[in-house]
Amino acid sequence: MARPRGGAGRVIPAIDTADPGRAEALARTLAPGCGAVKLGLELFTACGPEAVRRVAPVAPVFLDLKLHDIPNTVAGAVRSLLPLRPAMLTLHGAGGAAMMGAAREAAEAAGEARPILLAVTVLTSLDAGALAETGIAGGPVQQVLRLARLALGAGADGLVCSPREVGPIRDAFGEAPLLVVPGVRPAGSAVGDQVRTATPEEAVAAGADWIVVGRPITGAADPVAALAAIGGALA
Ligand SMILES: O=C(O)c1cc(=O)[nH]c(=O)n1[C@@H]1O[C@H](COP(=O)(O)O)[C@@H](O)[C@H]1O
Repeated sequence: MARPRGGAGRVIPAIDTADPGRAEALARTLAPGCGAVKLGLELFTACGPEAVRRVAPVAPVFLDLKLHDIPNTVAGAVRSLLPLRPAMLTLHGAGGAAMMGAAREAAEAAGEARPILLAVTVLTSLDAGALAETGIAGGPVQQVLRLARLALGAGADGLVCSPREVGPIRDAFGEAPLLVVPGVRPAGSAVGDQVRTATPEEAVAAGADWIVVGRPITGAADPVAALAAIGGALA
């Protein structure tokens, strides 16, 4: 999947539903106005690969399963996912270099169709206090930069981070890493369980390649209009 040059191509709607019919319908209506659609744990745990097969002909699929296990198991999961031809896959950077390296090696089997591998750094729902409760002191930026270095060195193509870390990552690693950024909220929309947030414009100005936006689009009375309003304001 090519790096977007601007506008609506930067937006990836997160289709979080357990209903494959709704997922397919949302993908059909949103696909003309976005870069890809994200399918995640809610849909996959409810319906498995079949749900991905329904959506894949409609739009490039960012399959966000946040793989996190021993290297052998993650490599096997990546191999199992390759026939679904996802455009992007996520794994947790906290799984370590060997795990991410094994994922990359397994993904190479897809050749030219290899999915973009993204390492999730620090979940956007965590603030410094919640992160410290997991044993990680020093705050999100420091931990995101630590995991970014590990992930990029282990073969990840890019990172998932909050808008707040995009600038520090660009300063440290330059333009090469693909940055996919959730925790994005248009001004005035409900934050929900997201903590480290910014607006779409702020995320892109800081250097995000793609922004992931779920409920502000899928929960809107008119999801197509909500997507268009977000994409239309982006550089
Ligand atoms: O990997 C992700 O996409 C992800 C990482 C992260 O740190 N935070 C995060 O919110 N996400 C995903 O991004 C989407 C955000 O959805 P909304 O909060 O509804 O915009 C959800 O599908 C999350 O699973």
